[in-house]
Amino acid sequence: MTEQEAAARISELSARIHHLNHQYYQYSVSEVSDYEFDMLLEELNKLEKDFSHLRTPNSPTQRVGGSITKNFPTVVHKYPMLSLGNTYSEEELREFHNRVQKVLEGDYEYVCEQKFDGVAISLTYQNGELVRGVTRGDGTRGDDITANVRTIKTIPLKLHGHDYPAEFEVRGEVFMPFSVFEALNAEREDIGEMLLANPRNAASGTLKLQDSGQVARRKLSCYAYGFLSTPMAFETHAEALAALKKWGFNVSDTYQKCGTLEEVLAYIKLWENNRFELPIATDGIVIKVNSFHQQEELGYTAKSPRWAIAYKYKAMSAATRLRDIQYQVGRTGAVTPVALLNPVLLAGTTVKRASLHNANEILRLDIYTGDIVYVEKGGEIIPKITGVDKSQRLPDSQPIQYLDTCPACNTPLVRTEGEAHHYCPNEKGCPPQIKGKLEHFISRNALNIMSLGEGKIDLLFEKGLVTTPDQFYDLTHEQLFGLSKVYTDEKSGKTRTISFGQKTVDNILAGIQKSKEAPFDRVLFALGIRFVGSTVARKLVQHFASIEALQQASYEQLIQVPEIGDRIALSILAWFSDPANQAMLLRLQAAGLQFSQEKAAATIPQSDRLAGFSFVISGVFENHSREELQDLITANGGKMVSSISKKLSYLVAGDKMGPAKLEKATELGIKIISENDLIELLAK
Ligand SMILES: NC(=O)c1ccc[n+]([C@@H]2O[C@H](COP(=O)([O-])OP(=O)(O)OC[C@H]3O[C@@H](n4cnc5c(N)ncnc54)[C@H](O)[C@@H]3O)[C@@H](O)[C@H]2O)c1
Ligand SMILES: [Zn+2]
Repeated sequence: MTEQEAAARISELSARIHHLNHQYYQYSVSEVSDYEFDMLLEELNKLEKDFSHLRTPNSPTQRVGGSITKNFPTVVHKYPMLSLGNTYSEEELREFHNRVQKVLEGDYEYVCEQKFDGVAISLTYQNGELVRGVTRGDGTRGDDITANVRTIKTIPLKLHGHDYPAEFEVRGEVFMPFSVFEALNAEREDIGEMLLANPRNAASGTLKLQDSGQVARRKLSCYAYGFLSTPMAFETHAEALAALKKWGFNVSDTYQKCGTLEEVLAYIKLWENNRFELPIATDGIVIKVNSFHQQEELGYTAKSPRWAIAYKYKAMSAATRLRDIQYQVGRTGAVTPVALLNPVLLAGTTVKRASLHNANEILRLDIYTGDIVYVEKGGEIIPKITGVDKSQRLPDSQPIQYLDTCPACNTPLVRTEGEAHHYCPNEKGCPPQIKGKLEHFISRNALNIMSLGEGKIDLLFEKGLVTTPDQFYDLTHEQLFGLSKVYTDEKSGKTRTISFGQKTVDNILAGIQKSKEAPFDRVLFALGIRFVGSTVARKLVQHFASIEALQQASYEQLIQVPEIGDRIALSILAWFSDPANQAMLLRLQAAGLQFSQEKAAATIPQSDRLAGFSFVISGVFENHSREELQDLITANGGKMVSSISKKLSYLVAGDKMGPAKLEKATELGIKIISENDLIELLAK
């Protein structure tokens, strides 16, 4: 490469990386995968090494990528918050090890930790109390987000014990646990808002909110992984971690001391799959020299410590052909495109579908019919399309034309300005919307009638028994007994027969009966008023103690409720002014549902059906978070245990379960059940 070519490429790469950094840190948007980003940075690094006089102090290789905002006070860091050198290869890890060896004389050891995929935070403590929480910003200066940080329950405001230095700083990662992320997205989907791309973006977006009340509701968490004080209060990083834990910080106990590179490699291998069992997204391992004295000896580059490195796991990605796009209509009429793919093996599972979110996403990816696309599986359950191989585009292919009529009822779709989704406006006549509303009504956070789940609604709808939720309460034993249908699971393609025998019918009717005890806020959420998710429903119930009060509320009264804006208020008014909805309300009231706040009931069904049984939960589940399953088990008398032994009663297995666990359970003859089997157990 000539010098001129190098200069051109360097300026091209710098501009691209600056842009990607800006999108990533300022707007929490990833335009390319982390791997792609890291490869661009690596290419720039190599070029700057070969042509060192072309390197400028402003190059993205020389600076931490983030920046400060105007929305919060700026704070200068006492100790700069640096980035970490990273690698995807064992060979480069060996090079790091050799460099360390060369500098340090005598023995040393490493501490290996998870590389949590969240947002870096600096926490300052004085006399045992949190005084400041600051973002990394540009590494030298960050945003003072103390008010938001104070809402995070796993960050201690006051320390335990007394043996802490008068002033010190803690470094940690703020993150959104998968369970919270999934619940948040489910709610956003419910109210027709754009889904958040991943827990990291969700966490960084949340920390930048101006309203710390809203931050508190997002249930962020934090792992502490670093300690700084002058003079240094400990000899080693591991000692500091142990002290942090003792003082009340949340320290993940996944870290491990490693004496040799081989032990480090074993740790990396161990966590390559096990990391999917953690409640938080991780994207690699951080390897740190344990002794603080030796860390000082090794020192820092402009951008990162020389005593640490991140080994990053490559996100699992595969290329396959896009066969078609299927459009699904949700209960609110929102249309979601799903990519149908030629089956491809990815991280141990066959992938046939991937999410595409909405028309904007299709435009952004610039997908044509029949393209070869890249699918990636991150921490999330549904794989996503991350890019297109344009070099393999078929000569006669066309850009994807977004649908203009509803795939279910043919009504022309509408798209309100500023909204990402297209909608089918035929609310009362579009089958997936009708079924979706029924499914929403019985769903977990609504009336939680689990005995009606899984295809049973389809059957009731097709037989003409139920089209609006109030009709559930008219169902009789005679109507239900003996109904049957062969049902094909869309995702797996498997068929099974649903038939309503004695037991099923009893369960269904008992579940419906029980739903009359559900508290008012759940009933309100169950009604499926657009933009009224469970949080909004709770807010409304706090203000309007009965359905009558809510129904009579004017626009002005509605928008006085915190967080109820124009959009929600108008949607509530529209819902109540519809005569069909009014009639349905009357019938639901006659059926005996709770329409005022007084009568509260337990949110999780409780029984002793699982008493005497022990459970291990492993993997990722489609319908419940792991926490939900745990709560269900313990609320019904079951016992959670942490490891598989001969005495274990059930292993509840989800997607992505570690192969070692599966093998052990099979070997010991443990009963392996799915989340649905567990629900069935509860229904027995
Ligand atoms: N996709 C994109 O468009 C895009 C754009 C910019 C950056 N990125 C990603 O962000 C990375 C650069 O970000 P960076 O400079 O923050 O580096 P980094 O995120 O790779 O590493 C540094 C960070 O790791 C975090 N961390 C997590 N666990 C830790 C632990 N146990 N110990 C110490 N630190 C821990 C800290 O927050 C620290 O700030 C890139 O490598 C890329 O993967 C992606
Ligand atoms: Zn329709």
